[in-house]
Amino acid sequence: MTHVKNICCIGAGYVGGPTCAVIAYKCPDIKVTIVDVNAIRIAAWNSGRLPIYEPGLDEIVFARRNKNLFFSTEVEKAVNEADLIFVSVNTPTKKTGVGAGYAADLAYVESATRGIADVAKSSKIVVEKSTVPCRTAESMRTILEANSSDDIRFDILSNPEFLAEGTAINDLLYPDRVLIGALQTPEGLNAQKALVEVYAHWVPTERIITTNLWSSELSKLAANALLAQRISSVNALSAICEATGADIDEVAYACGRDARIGPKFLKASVGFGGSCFQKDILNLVYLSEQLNLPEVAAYWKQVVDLNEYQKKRFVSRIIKTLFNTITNKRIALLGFAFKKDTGDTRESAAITLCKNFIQENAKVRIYDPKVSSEQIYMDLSEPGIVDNTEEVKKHITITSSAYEAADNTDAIVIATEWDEFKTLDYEKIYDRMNKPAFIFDGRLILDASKLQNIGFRVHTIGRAAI
Ligand SMILES: NC(=O)c1ccc[n+]([C@@H]2O[C@H](COP(=O)([O-])OP(=O)(O)OC[C@H]3O[C@@H](n4cnc5c(N)ncnc54)[C@H](O)[C@@H]3O)[C@@H](O)[C@H]2O)c1
Ligand SMILES: O=c1ccn([C@@H]2O[C@H](COP(=O)(O)OP(=O)(O)O[C@H]3O[C@H](CO)[C@@H](O)[C@H](O)[C@H]3O)[C@@H](O)[C@H]2O)c(=O)[nH]1
Repeated sequence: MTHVKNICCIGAGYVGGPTCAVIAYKCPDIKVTIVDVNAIRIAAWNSGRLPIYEPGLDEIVFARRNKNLFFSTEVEKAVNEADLIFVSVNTPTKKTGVGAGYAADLAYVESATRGIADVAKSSKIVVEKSTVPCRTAESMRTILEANSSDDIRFDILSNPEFLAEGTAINDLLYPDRVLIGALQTPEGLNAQKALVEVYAHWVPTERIITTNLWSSELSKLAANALLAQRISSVNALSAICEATGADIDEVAYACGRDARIGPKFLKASVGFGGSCFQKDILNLVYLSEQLNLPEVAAYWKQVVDLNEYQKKRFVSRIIKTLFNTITNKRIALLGFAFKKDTGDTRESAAITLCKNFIQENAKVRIYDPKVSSEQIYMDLSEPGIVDNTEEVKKHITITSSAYEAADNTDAIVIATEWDEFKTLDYEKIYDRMNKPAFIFDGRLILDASKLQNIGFRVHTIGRAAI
């Protein structure tokens, strides 16, 4: 069996960076090199200010960097030196061509795979870390095998990543499970053992699941679909709560106490965001359609449709409550990231809310503790609507505190569940707002009756207005 001594990770993003930094941290006997074609990103990984924010990441990277953890743009060199290569490149939804809007764009995976085939001078274990449609490993294998010879062989493994942003380091240090899929051949099983040995440095072996390649690939899409489905289910119930006087937190708690349902991931919200849920479900929808399973495709598509409905419903409630117009009204948008403890805004519900407010000619004041102004301007620019930063700036103001954002506004909208929003001095905020002062809690994090006593009119998702 191969004992892995040298790992290369292609793709220094949200997954490749933290995952392989933790491997280096837990396996001081293994050299880990993370490579990327994006030189700016690599420079940031080599600097004092890492390109992504994750609690605990700095400590891990700074502890191992330039010891057994390296960040580089020299892809060929790192590939050649490695005996195991993670492919952790982006797999976004296709924007054009066949499957546009649904299928995963596998161009980056293919280009990384061809890159390995072109330069490898010795046998490699190639590990699919990116989230991909079921049976992608077969295409990778075909490309690699077409380039293998008597002295060079490639074994492919699937090792999907389950970390969630904001808790990535904790998820990597103490994973619920690590999943490794392999072809059920003697060589495939040997490669699988070699990767099990790497994780076994810190993950208890009963938490390392080994399966066939296709189960492993599908399990990643399935896990995300099931998680997102829970949120859409609870969000669908939140609409019933608002219309009946039931309280979604109470309903979720009562349901979650059933051990078969469980309490986690039942928090109603303005809608799920993040780079994965929508993309991976649409990928599953496309796969189902390709397999001629239209009913299955429609079932999963509904999870995404409900999410869009939830965002629209929240915007409508805000406009209706603000006397059917928000033209020229000042709205404080607290939070722009797709969840707390990350600076990532990909598919954030806040973007949809803000674009809707802009279209209604409101003046939006945005505060987020971790998202940069440049990122916000970029996310809100939309060809044909608000084309560029200068145009966006006419509609929004980015502030450096929640207090500043709320100054002279008609309404506060909570879009991200940052802890600091729970403990703001709301009396002070109330005094500085136009009256009547409204709060729309899209994350169910505020004490509504306390705010009502101050004088606020409070609207919470999944609750009738008070
Ligand atoms: N973000 C998450 O929380 C998360 C969690 C689990 C799984 N995933 C999956 O992991 C994969 C990576 O996601 P991410 O969020 O890290 O993406 P990302 O966009 O942050 O990073 C991908 C990196 O790959 C680089 N890259 C692309 N092609 C390359 C090539 N041929 N050679 C070298 N570098 C190349 C890009 O420059 C980019 O820096 C995706 O398939 C995603 O679905 C993401
Ligand atoms: O009860 C909940 C839980 C989450 N969310 C929202 O759902 C989105 C996604 O949250 P989360 O799953 O915590 O973050 P991600 O980083 O997107 O992680 C998901 O997507 C990753 C990428 O595939 C997977 O690896 C993870 O296991 C999976 O949780 C966010 O907008 C959350 O605010 C809710 O609205 N209610």
